[in-house]
Amino acid sequence: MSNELLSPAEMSEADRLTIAAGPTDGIGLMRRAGEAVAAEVLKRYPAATHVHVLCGPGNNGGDGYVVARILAGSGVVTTIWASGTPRPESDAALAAALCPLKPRPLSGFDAGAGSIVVDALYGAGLSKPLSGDAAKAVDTATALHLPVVAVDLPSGVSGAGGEIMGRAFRAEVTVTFARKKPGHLLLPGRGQCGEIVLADIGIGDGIIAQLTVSTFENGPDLWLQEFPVPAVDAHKYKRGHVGVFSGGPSATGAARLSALAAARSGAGAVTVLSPANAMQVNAAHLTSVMLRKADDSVDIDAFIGERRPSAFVLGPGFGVGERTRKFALALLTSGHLRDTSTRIDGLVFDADAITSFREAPDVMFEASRQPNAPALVMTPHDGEFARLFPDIAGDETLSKLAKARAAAARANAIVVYKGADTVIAAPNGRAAINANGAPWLATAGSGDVLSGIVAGLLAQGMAPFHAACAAVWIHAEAGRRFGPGLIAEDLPMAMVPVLRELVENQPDLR
Ligand SMILES: NC(=O)C1=CN([C@@H]2O[C@H](COP(=O)(O)OP(=O)(O)OC[C@H]3O[C@@H](n4cnc5c(N)ncnc54)[C@H](O)[C@@H]3O)[C@@H](O)[C@H]2O)[C@@H](O)CC1
Ligand SMILES: [K+]
Repeated sequence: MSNELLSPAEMSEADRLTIAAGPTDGIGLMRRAGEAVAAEVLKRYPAATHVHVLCGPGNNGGDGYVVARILAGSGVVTTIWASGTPRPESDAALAAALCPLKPRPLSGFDAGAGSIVVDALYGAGLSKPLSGDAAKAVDTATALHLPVVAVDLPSGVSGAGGEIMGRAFRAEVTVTFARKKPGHLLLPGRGQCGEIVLADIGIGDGIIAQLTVSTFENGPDLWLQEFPVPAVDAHKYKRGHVGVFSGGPSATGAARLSALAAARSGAGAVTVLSPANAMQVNAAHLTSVMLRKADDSVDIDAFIGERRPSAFVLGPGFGVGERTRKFALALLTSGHLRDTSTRIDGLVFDADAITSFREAPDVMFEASRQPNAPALVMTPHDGEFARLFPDIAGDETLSKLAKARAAAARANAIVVYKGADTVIAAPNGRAAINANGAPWLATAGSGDVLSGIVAGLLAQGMAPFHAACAAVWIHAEAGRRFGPGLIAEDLPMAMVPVLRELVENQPDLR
């Protein structure tokens, strides 16, 4: 698997383990890193008149000295602008000693039109905001519109969390090594990276396997093995039954969008559970999706007892308040209604089901901790996240990844922290960052569709973390491929070619 994302600490551990295993040494890794960057520069900018390599004092700068040596040796006019000198006897000092070019001080950095910048100031070791000459170099490169090729990360971007520390280069290309880092995918860092090139520098999969990585780039590699494909003898209830709660007469559309998405994602049966006064509105708009009255917890219990649903969606268009809390708690404590041969695979709480607990989130978290509670997936956007987890949301020391993880642990739920860089986190610390989205998905009802897909996959028996990851990826992929003009109603149909490819690519079916 190559979808692991390495924190700076994990990356330096990977370096250490590789060097310890031999025969590659530190300068060997650095040489391969520099060679990969130089190759990208030569390939992408064959007409560059002058390459300016900015070298920092650490190993990122060391990579830069290798790049400069190769470019100069290839006949490219190359200037090194250095910030500090490498620590004596370090790999970077060796790389600098092997480079025939005499560095100039970074404080004097200037460049003419047609020049390229290789940013090798700071990478994994960035420890404080960019200031002084480094910040000035960012401003110069920006003012002159110089194309920037970043080594490992654009200097100023935190590899761990994607934050911009002070200032950061905006690269056209970022060449990173062995595996991507969370900062390549989380915003705003992702926006500074340009195209990301992953270079093999000789750190083997066996080394990565020793790290017990818990952060991944979301994609089929993570969950395709588990993606549900109906068995030859499938009948509709074997493919799972999803219940989606509808709001009142003037707020029924969100539930129907969610229900349709659950059906499209493969659930064998879907029922919209409607207040009595919205039955007619819902009935007028439903065909294959079933409809049943659910005004109170007695109705919910009866539905569970009779129809054995395997997943529910609560929240879209449902309304905020006491009734929502009651329904949510009835679902979380519904385990006692089921015999052991069937069970509710999962609940999806979205929108109003999240907001309704803003005054007393612990009540929900307590209920989700009970031994019989169904698995819970929550899908908050920024505003909803801040209502349920105000202290975590307000903690400026935490990245979005760290916030999602902290929330998942507290709520004992899979937290899908939505946005252009959606993070999916599980209570056990596993997390995935989604990167295949597109701005077309920012449209009313898009979230309702997502919650339906999660429920549809839960109902078919996917493990909750993987169901959430798969749903986020499929939803994003459908939206990205559809492109301009997308409205939420389009998404269920836009999922179809994406689903077809997933099923056709399933390892067992090839
Ligand atoms: N053997 C290895 O460890 C390898 C490392 N590689 C490169 O090494 C990089 C990591 O190297 P390092 O751990 O030395 O870290 P960096 O080179 O990213 O930076 C560390 C140095 O910069 C200083 N520093 C950090 N932030 C600063 C700021 N804002 N202002 C001023 N000074 C600052 C630190 O005090 C330290 O001296 C990777 O990003 C990658 O490019 C590659 O060569 C592959 C092999
Ligand atoms: K850099």
